[in-house]
Amino acid sequence: MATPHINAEPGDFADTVLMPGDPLRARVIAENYLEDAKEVTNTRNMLGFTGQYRGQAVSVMGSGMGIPSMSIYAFELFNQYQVEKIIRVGTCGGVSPDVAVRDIIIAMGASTDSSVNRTRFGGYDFAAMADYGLLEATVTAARTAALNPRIGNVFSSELFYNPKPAIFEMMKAHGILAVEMEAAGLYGAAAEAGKRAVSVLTVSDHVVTGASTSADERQNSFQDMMKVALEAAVTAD
Ligand SMILES: O=P(O)(O)O[C@H]1O[C@H](CO)[C@@H](O)[C@H]1O
Ligand SMILES: O=c1cc[nH]c(=O)[nH]1
Repeated sequence: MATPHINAEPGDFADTVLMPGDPLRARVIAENYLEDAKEVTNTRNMLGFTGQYRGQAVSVMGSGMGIPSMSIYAFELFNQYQVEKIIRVGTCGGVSPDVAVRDIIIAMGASTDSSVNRTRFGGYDFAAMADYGLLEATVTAARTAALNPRIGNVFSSELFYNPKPAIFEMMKAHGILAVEMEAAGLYGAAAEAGKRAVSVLTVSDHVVTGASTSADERQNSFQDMMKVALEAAVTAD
């Protein structure tokens, strides 16, 4: 039962799918964190895998970059493969002065300049928010690992290269923690399907201060994020 964008068989995906933007990162996660991981989809090289984490089935699949790409995969996973929960695991650019590179951010809400949720929601403003149970599970997992997650509102931008940097000052003034490109679309897709989602992000750079991380630092903080997401995947109800 392939969909237009996923060539997995029914039952190939676990109840919970972790989604990084990069499909090669999905393979790294499967190879390093999952036991008995098997590739279940590779249409357009958007790789997906299912394996075991602490004795429970967990899947990981790339989402691609941006809300349109995430929206396609989240729709098909939720509606055609009966996936119940998606945990986005990605990078973001810090916006708030209270956020530093390597911090872990858990996106309770996601503002956006995209119109997709208005399209879904009859033209009205939709409050794109994480599922509370998944939010709680990720926060608990992060605190148990002695991490200090920042929890709040992020901005899911349509543009990575924004020609109007003043937008970051506006975000800062409204308490936005960081900018990324998928969470608001994922939350809208989950709400539409009656399913659940959360986003766990690592700050890879700071768009206001210009701070950035080395490849090694990114790798270490990425590992913290992965442990948080995997623990949440097997502990959330
Ligand atoms: O690291 P990922 O998950 O790809 O997330 C961030 O990185 C990409 C931009 O470089 C966008 O997808 C953005 O949301
Ligand atoms: O979307 C993103 C991701 C990381 N850093 C940014 O500035 N934007």
